[in-house]
Amino acid sequence: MGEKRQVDVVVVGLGVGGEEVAGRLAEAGLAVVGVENTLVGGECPYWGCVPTKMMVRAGLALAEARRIPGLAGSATVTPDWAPVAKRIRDAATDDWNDKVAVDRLVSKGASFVRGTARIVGPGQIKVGEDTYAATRGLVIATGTKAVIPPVPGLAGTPMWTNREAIEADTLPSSLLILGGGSIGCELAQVFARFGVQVTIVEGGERLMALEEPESSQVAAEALTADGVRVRTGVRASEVAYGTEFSLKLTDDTVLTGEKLLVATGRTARLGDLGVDTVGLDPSARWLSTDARMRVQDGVWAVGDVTGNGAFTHMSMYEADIAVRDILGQGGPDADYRARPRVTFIDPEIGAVGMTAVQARGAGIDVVESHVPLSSTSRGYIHGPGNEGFIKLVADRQRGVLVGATTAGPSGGEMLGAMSVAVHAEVPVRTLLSTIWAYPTFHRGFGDALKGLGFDR
Ligand SMILES: Cc1cc2nc3c(=O)[nH]c(=O)nc-3n(C[C@H](O)[C@H](O)[C@H](O)COP(=O)(O)OP(=O)(O)OC[C@H]3O[C@@H](n4cnc5c(N)ncnc54)[C@H](O)[C@@H]3O)c2cc1C
Ligand SMILES: NC(=O)c1ccc[n+]([C@@H]2O[C@H](COP(=O)([O-])OP(=O)(O)OC[C@H]3O[C@@H](n4cnc5c(N)ncnc54)[C@H](O)[C@@H]3O)[C@@H](O)[C@H]2O)c1
Repeated sequence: MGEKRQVDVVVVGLGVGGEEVAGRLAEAGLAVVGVENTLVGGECPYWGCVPTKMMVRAGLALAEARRIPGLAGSATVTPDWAPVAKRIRDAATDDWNDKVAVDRLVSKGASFVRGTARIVGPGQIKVGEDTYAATRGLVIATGTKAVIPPVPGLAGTPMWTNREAIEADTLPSSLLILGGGSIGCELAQVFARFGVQVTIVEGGERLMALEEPESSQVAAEALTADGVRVRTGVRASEVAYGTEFSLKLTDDTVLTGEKLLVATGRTARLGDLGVDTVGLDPSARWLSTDARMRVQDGVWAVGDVTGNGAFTHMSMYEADIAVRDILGQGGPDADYRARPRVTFIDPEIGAVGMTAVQARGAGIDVVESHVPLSSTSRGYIHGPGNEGFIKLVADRQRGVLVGATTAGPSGGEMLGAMSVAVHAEVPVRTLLSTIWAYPTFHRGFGDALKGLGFDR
């Protein structure tokens, strides 16, 4: 016979979003139960952002060392995966142990339950035999899992998703990657830099298909320069696995590789959560919410599960809105106009707001400008590794930026100023009169802004 407990709020899923909600509501004095079936912190610290960015950092160090000839002398570069794997195991994930995170949450006053939560009716959540009645509400923060495409022969093979790729202590000699989005591109470049023969198979016509075409081009060139074979516009039609993977493509070519990484997108973890007991569709790809993160009365959702952009910063952003709503604190509604994202390849590709095509699709009278980084002072000074560009998308009528892409050695860092410009709708005239320090990469904004052709 299980325990029955009445609390104010139950938070299901304690990734970055759920942990933030549970911790803040507990600190505010509410009785909160947080339920997590894997690791508190979720995908980002254990199988996502943090370990992948450690990998990227290591790959970048190799690439920079390889740029020494012609710039600063000579260098012999011998890649070794062991320190990367060790750093991920010891420093990033504590050997995939969440004790520190659990203690952090409990120290804020939340109750922590390890297990799989199932909704069994309005405000009623079961974990094992125990039942929790959430009088103020339920917060769903169950994140996403990798989509495995229905390619004949794929199911049941020892394919990698991001999790196995990140846990790898040793690298394969060859790797096939299905999907040329953020995960595919970042991991392809890292592994190639460590000597793995990598091939990406992207079903769409270009890598990073949701971003500007120039981003796709820069990504394809950078990956190719690192030795990655990039195949676009083809899909896997059949998979076979014996001692290695064999991938038959829709153009009848066959690729082989020691490992196969599936990186074809993510879908919300909703299937067996019991959302049907509160009238929601368990087969939906995402849980949609209003601008206060409410799914329905007494149910909020935050983070990847909402489909508003599967990024840690979006999860934290939505968590903040849900917390304020639950506590009756008011504050701004969710606003996705200036959603930033950065793909951490070299060059880093940052983007905020709309692409030019999206802006036109939204009926905006678009004016755009594009500046190659190599034509800017800092790009020229930087020399090898200066690939990249700045692209601005403006609304001619309103005189404000609605989108920007910043690709280059610090593409993600450069994005900051453009995020402010798009979010705060800073007039292009004001941006044109801004002083940009010389010779920074971001000084290229001055050139790109002039290219929009607005009067001062
Ligand atoms: C390889 C990779 C690299 C990434 N890199 C970046 C990056 O550089 N920058 C960035 O911003 N984002 C990045 N992301 C995305 C980022 O990891 C996610 O946006 C973030 O983890 C979302 O947090 P979340 O709390 O919404 O979901 P999650 O982190 O997925 O957490 C949800 C939690 O809910 C738990 N759960 C699910 N169902 C139940 C249940 N029924 N009962 C109990 N617990 C349950 C899960 O176990 C999980 O721990 C990356 C993702 C991947 C895969
Ligand atoms: N730097 C970052 O912030 C970062 C890094 C990694 C992941 N992420 C997050 O994780 C999410 C998931 O990443 P992802 O790379 O898996 O997804 P994605 O949506 O970014 O890219 C998936 C790609 O796979 C392709 N595809 C789909 N089915 C295919 C098939 N059968 N064969 C070949 N190609 C196919 C799609 O056309 C698409 O280009 C991202 O959207 C992002 O939100 C963020």
